[in-house]
Amino acid sequence: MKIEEFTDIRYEVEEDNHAVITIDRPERMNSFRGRTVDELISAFKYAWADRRVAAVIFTAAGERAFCTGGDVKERAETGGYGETEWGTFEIERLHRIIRDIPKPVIAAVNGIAIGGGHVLHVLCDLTVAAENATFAQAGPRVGSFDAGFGSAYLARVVGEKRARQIWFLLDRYDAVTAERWGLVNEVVPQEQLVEKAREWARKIGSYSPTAIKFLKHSFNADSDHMSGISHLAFDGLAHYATSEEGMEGARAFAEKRPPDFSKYR
Ligand SMILES: CC(C)(COP(=O)(O)OP(=O)(O)OC[C@H]1O[C@@H](n2cnc3c(N)ncnc32)[C@H](O)[C@@H]1OP(=O)(O)O)[C@@H](O)C(=O)NCCC(=O)NCCSC(=O)CCC(=O)c1ccccc1C(=O)O
Repeated sequence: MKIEEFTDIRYEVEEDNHAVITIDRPERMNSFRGRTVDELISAFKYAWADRRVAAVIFTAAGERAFCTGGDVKERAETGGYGETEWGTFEIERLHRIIRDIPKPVIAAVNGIAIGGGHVLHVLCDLTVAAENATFAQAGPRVGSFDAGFGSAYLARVVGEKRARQIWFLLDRYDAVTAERWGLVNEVVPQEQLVEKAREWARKIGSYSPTAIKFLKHSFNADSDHMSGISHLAFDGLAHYATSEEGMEGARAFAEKRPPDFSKYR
């Protein structure tokens, strides 16, 4: 997809040094639909191929949300995430490209990161968070789960007990707690967020790109077996998300009522 055709995201190259990818759907709290995911994949490919780009900053529009995961309203209405370029919902490919691109990806978390949006920042190499940023998973409330990188890799990042706490209690954690848990690298005032990410990108840009590439892939190698788990998990999720139980979660969200999962116990 061409950059000029992007409607859900923005893509810019700054200072001949880094790309900035911005999710731009503030009216849906920067949740993603199929098209958003297609555009994000294209943007990461542009950044991958562009020799000027040493690092990628991944952020979102506004101060309310970084990304609230899948567009639950769209899912409640249609059972899916809308039209896509190839007819397939490519979220797993997006996860892969964030890991595979041989340049560090810096998440600049400007508000809430929840559900599939939380998974996106977890997958990034570094995270800088604004003071107002919050972090949470939501799947078991809205009829979803990420049994791939979103749980297994999260446990690598914060430890088993914390990862289970995040997924089983579905509470929201503030940026200071996230930093204490090792979920984010640094917390800064909102107005300094992107500048801090730029500062890191400039630093990375002054180092050997080949050394950085080998280091990134070396960090990945130890957890790459989770890709296989991810495949299985997304196979399962495709069935679960459209099941009666899964749809109860999405419909309850859209109807602004608590979900009733009691008959599935
Ligand atoms: C983010 C909230 C905690 C914010 O709460 P609050 O501040 O009280 O504001 P609200 O009034 O709730 O929200 C304001 C406004 O935004 C709309 N909105 C918020 N989030 C979404 C969303 N994700 N999708 C669509 N719309 C959203 C909200 O409805 C309001 O609109 P109004 O018109 O003004 O009423 C809270 O909003 C919240 O909890 N949001 C939902 C978070 C969530 O559950 N996300 C989805 C998690 S599941 C996921 O992301 C995985 C998807 C996936 O990867 C997948 C892959 C492959 C197959 C299937 C799936 C799958 O379906 O799971």
